[in-house]
Amino acid sequence: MKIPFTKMHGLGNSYIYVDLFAFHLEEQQLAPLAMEVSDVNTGIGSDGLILIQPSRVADVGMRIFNKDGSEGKNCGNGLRCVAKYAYEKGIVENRSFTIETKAGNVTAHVHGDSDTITEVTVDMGNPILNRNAIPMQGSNDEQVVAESFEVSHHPLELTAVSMGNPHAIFFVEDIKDAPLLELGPVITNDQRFPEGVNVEFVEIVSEHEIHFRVWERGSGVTQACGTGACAAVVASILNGYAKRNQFVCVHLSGGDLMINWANDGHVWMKGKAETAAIGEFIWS
Ligand SMILES: N[C@H](CCC[C@H](N)C(=O)O)C(=O)O
Repeated sequence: MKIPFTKMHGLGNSYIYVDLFAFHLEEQQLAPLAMEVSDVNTGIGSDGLILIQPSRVADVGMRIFNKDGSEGKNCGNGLRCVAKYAYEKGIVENRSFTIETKAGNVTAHVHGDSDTITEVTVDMGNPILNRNAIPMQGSNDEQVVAESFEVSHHPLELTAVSMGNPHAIFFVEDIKDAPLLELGPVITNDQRFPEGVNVEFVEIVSEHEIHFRVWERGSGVTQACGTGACAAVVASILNGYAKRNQFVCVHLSGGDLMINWANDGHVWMKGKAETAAIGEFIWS
């Protein structure tokens, strides 16, 4: 089976994109395909698979599958690449349009000349802050801000934020010392998060600037996580390290994202979207 694909990335967080406006895949093929294409040795190499597809409720639809075949409900870097693709291929004609995700609809705005979109701004909507909606175990429905959270004998302080997908944020003095490889794989599967969780460590530089590293649910360490960057800025503001209604520069391994938790409650994300390769995946 030959599957046409486009490999795109947001700050090095790459996915293999399949355009279902032009190609058909069966539901039961999606998870195994995500694992196969992601394999750097026997596949193409990526953090997962993203489908660009028709939508009844938005101008275009997106589904995202992590490297392990699990389906995520949202993907910030993926949204920017889907927006780039949809505009460049003429799936949409306006520079602003809606994208359906499993977490709801978002609005994207593409920047750049008509045949090469370089940057995209996405209105990611409201963050979800109540414990039960993250989801996280616990009796009350309060926010989870600087809550003590012990794991592997490390006394940590957790702030939990969902952007339609769950994020556990921990602030550290120096991002270089963040215990990402030791604690990322442990926390992502911690039973206190019934659906698992994306794990982020953040160093505050100023109210306008943070450093960020991530262990993603279903993909492990990635170069960048768009929803994670949004969650990290929301968490920084909830902890008093940054302010609403102004852009915060998030330094991720693969580059910078500009994030603003506006006074209307919506989180705005602006950053690059790039095409790396176009081809056919031979799936036997
Ligand atoms: N691993 C995430 C999905 C991808 C999110 C990330 N790549 C982004 O850019 O937001 C999850 O299972 O919730």
